[in-house]
Amino acid sequence: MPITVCRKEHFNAAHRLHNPAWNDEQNQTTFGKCNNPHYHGHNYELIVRLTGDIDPATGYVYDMKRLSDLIKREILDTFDHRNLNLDTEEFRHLNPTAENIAVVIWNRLRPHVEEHLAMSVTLYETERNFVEYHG
Ligand SMILES: Nc1nc2c(c(=O)[nH]1)N=C([C@H](O)[C@H](O)COP(=O)(O)OP(=O)(O)OP(=O)(O)O)CN2
Ligand SMILES: [Zn+2]
Repeated sequence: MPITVCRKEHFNAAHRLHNPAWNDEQNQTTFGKCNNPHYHGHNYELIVRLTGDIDPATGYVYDMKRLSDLIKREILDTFDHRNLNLDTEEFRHLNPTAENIAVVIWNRLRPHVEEHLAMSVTLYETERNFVEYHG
């Protein structure tokens, strides 16, 4: 019977939503205050979920300490307290929307989790705006 283990983390990051192929007016119309050329920050809340069967030997689907260490190494050490547009390779040429950040996070974690486990990522950009990605 599959069951889901979840780990919640948070990180702070600055970003600017911008499409370099558009002029200033198009960018402003589309992205509004998130197009501020001086950037702005969010307190991101990240939930990673792993779904699978319980290992009868351990009683675990996946060791949450191991999941915590993985998220710290692959996500927090890379994105926490960074300017996503300027400081990270991933978003140098990719608009750091909540959708794109969630997909990047999923892609960074997936190779490190056993294939028989299903993985999803929920990313809150604000208390009321969040995205989910299941791969
Ligand atoms: N599909 C998307 N839409 C929007 C994204 C996004 O990443 N994907 N991002 C933004 C802004 O960056 C930000 O999330 C919006 O901030 P804000 O309007 O302040 O949202 P709040 O929830 O804090 O405030 P409300 O007044 O409750 O909306 C915009 N759109
Ligand atoms: Zn924003």
